[in-house]
Amino acid sequence: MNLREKYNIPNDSIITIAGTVGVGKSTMTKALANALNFKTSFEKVDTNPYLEDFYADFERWSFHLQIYFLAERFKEQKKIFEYGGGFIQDRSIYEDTGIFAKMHYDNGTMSKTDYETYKNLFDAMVMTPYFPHPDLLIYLEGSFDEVLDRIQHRGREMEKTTPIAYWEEMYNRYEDWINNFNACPILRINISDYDLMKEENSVEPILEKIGHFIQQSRRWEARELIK
Ligand SMILES: Nc1ncnc2c1ncn2[C@@H]1O[C@H](COP(=O)(O)OP(=O)(O)O)[C@@H](O)[C@H]1O
Ligand SMILES: Nc1ncnc2c1ncn2[C@H]1C[C@H](O)[C@@H](COP(=O)(O)O)O1
Repeated sequence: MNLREKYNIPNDSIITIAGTVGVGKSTMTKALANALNFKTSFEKVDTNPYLEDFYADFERWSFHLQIYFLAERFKEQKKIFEYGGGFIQDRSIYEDTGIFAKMHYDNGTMSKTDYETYKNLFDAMVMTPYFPHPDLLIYLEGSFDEVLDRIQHRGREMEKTTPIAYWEEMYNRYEDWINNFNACPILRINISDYDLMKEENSVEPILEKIGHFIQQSRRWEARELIK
């Protein structure tokens, strides 16, 4: 019996990993996909044509970058749907608007007109009954110091030279955002409760929780359908 069967995780599941920059989403995405034999959907970082320019000048590039991320994530979403699920997704589409676009608008690095244009497009594309929401959003959380250490250690130059205040504000916004998030079921995991770098088996307790959560929410959905 493989791990997916052992923990009763449906093979059409769509699981998205959320959390602030550097918390460990990509690492978790790879570990879960590997354990479940699922496909992965990663966000574009190295081949992103706006990201470095954005970090050098938020005001000039924030709207362009949000449009780029929205288009890329929407294409990924379409692919996931066409494959019929069985995916782990690195960062949810909800974070683009709930965290990044809003933060830049609130700080004056995205204009009101650009923010409204972006929000209208996002709502028309994503906040509709036709958009398939994930079965589960796994929210990774840890202390701010751990997150900052990981950003430094990973060593992307554009992130290392960004003021700490930017990461701190983002960290605090994530806490508020997740406490009010309700687009799909959430599983919160603290990064000090596992260590995927040292111990590959530390993914198993997470798989057990995933299986339990998805079974429970699918039972709930089935009951709602026959009401
Ligand atoms: N469980 C872990 N223990 C220690 N270091 C980790 C762990 N998960 C990720 N890292 C390290 O932290 C950094 C950021 O991880 P990454 O998965 O790229 O984060 P994200 O995708 O959330 O930005 C990387 O250097 C990665 O190797
Ligand atoms: N929607 C976004 N707006 C601005 N910046 C973003 C957005 N989504 C991701 N990013 C940035 C943050 C990081 O520098 C890289 C990759 O994110 P990570 O959390 O390391 O996967 O892109």
